[in-house]
Amino acid sequence: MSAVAEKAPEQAAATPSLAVRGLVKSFGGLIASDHIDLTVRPGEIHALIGPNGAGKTTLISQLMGELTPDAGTIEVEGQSIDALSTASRVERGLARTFQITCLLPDYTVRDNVAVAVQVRQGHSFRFWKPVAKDEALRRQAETYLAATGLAERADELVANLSHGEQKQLELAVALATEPRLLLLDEPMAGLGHAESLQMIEMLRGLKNQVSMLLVEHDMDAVFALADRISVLVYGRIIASGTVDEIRDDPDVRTAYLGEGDAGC
Ligand SMILES: Nc1ncnc2c1ncn2[C@@H]1O[C@H](COP(=O)(O)OP(=O)(O)OP(=O)(O)O)[C@@H](O)[C@H]1O
Repeated sequence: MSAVAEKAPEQAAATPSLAVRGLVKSFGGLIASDHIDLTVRPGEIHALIGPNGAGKTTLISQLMGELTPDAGTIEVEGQSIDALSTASRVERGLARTFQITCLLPDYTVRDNVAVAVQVRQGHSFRFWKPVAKDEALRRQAETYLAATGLAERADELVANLSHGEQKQLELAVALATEPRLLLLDEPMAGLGHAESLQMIEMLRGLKNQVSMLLVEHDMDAVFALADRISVLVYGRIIASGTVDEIRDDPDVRTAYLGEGDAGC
């Protein structure tokens, strides 16, 4: 790891939202997570950047319990979550959004959010009842739709939404679980310029309410939002620091941002 690696302990005194230590995950001979150490501090947006295939999604999947690490530990707010199922991790305050949206296309926008509200309240999906019959649920779902700019689209079928609106809805669904740590897997992917700006504003609005690990290729979004950035290359964190530190780090420029690229 380069000289801009983790800050001195006294600067990160509060219990981290997320602490990953020594995480290892291999697929056959390929090491997708190579002894990863990473912390997300309370209220911060911590961006995770790296080239295609660096292992970013693999890391998020291990954080959510969808993939089992070969070694290492994961703590959320000081408590180990290693032995917990994905559902229990959601109860602990973890939520993720996906690189490719993962919504119920034949349901309305409001119903997609209502399902997440009901799951948070302890109802299984099997017992899900139409939101139209539950006024309290309807109101709660609409709160999250308003927060993500989708209030006007509540009755629309998901299949009829634009790609950008589906990304907004995915964020609303994640927020409906009332997360304390949000894992965002490329929220800007496939968005046009105006939609990206809207998403950046939405995420900025959530800052300090929820800690975020932001996996993103769009460097404008990363530089606009991140408090700190970690750089993952071939499964290894090669640097971790502030936006300025990462921009100026020679290892990062060589490995990822590209030497001499004035845009970075
Ligand atoms: N289930 C799997 N089985 C085998 N190899 C896998 C599996 N999942 C991921 N990989 C490999 O692990 C490496 C890391 O993949 P991952 O999707 O985590 O990268 P990424 O940084 O998210 O890439 P991108 O930016 O393109 O989404 C890649 O070489 C990928 O092919």
